Amino acid sequence: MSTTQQSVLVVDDEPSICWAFEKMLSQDGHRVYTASSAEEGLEKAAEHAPDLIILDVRLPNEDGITALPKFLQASRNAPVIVITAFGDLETAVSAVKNGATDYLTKPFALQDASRACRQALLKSASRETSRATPRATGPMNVDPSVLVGRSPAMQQVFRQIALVAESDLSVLITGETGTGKELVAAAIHRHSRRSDGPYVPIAPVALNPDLIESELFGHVKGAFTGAADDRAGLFERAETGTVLLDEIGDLPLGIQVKLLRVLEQGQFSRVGDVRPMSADVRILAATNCDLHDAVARGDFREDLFHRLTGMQIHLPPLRERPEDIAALCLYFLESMKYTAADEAIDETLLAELAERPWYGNIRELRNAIEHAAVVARGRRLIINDFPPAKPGRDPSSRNSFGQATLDQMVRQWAKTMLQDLQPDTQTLHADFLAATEPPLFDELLKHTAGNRAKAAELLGIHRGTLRERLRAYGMDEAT
Ligand SMILES: Nc1ncnc2c1ncn2[C@@H]1O[C@H](COP(=O)(O)OP(=O)(O)OP(=O)(O)O)[C@@H](O)[C@H]1O
Repeated sequence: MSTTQQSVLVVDDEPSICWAFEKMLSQDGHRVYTASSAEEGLEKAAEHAPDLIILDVRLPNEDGITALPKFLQASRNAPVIVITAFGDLETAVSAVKNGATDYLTKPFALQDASRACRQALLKSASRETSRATPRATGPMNVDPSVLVGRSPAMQQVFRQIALVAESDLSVLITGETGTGKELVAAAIHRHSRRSDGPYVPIAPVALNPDLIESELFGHVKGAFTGAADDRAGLFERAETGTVLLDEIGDLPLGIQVKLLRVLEQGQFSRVGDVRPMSADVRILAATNCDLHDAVARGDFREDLFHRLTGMQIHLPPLRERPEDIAALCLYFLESMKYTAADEAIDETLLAELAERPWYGNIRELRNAIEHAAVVARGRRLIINDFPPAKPGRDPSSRNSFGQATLDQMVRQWAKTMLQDLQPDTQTLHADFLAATEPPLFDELLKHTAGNRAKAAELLGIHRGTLRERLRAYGMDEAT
């Protein structure tokens, strides 16, 4: 409950949205005005000088994003929460660049809307009258198709990118391999005021471990054998721009200290030199491992961890956002100029794709689509056009080999066999055993150093049975 009464203007042509905000906000003791178009809203904003404006993007005449600067002017820079039915990265970024304080995607939970309003009203109460006017609207040079995603999780990612881009905050981007961490980092840079400066992605693991410090921070002549001249490091080359430190969890402890200094004091020294140099760089970091664990093990400095996490953007694995698969497939097919890309994937195939664990995430999906498109040669795609699911480990499972992967492989095998089935086939089970037992036996015999009795025991079958099976597969001499 708020203690002071403030006024809120809701501009939305959907009466139900106006009604919901009116009910929620008046319960908190606020005065609420509503308008169903930007024009009507602007009149009310000028008349009532609201403390907060809630503005829909899609409005009958002028849209909310275009009208946003006028709302700011009319209300003397009241905070504006933009709401939209479908948000892509471009909309979120335009909203924030045009001065929006926050961004909500419909349908939203009432508690999220309430939280956003409370925060914005607090901001409004403490706002200085001379608050800076937002930057002028300009055409955004964004390729909106680069980061594809319709799921609520991706909408949240777009919102976070938009909110954080213009600041100089460090951002830690987390997620499994192939979830798009590098793309997110590039998007943050592209939408930041450093976008004219360099964007330097660095994977410290890929650098020579003996030279990593000098690669990052440069060196002076004679600093070590082979240092024939002064040399600038990657941080200097990224001056006025952004550095992405990929796989930050692998950064050696000694380098972590230097990085902390960059973050805390904006300074570093070249190897072999004590003179401090100033670093005007924004630091983004990405990792696919749990940095909390690394901190607990003593492999990662806790102070650095906190410094890096000005904001954390988490990209959930693709298997947790199957709603994104359709849009991603279409995007990849279109980018290959596939014939009738929008009709190439039907609901059945989508359901089959959604069943896969996608341990390689979007990178695996992209490769799989490429493969399927080559096999299908312009016709509609079917599941058999796709390569088998990439084996991997579900990090949430305790098994080292995800059951889901095995399950997928068996299904894939069965589907392939059923496709070429002869009417009189009666050997499917035997065929399945013949496909799976040899590698199983082979691994077990390696494990028991060729001891069949031990292998039979582990399998829980009789020694004679194992001997017979091995003979049937022509594996008896080998062992
Ligand atoms: N949301 C997305 N929309 C379109 N393409 C995407 C998206 N996310 C990822 N990709 C594509 O998937 C591939 C992997 O993305 P990226 O390299 O950003 O992943 P990552 O999380 O940094 O992986 P790693 O941890 O292995 O470095 C790239 O080809 C990228 O273009």
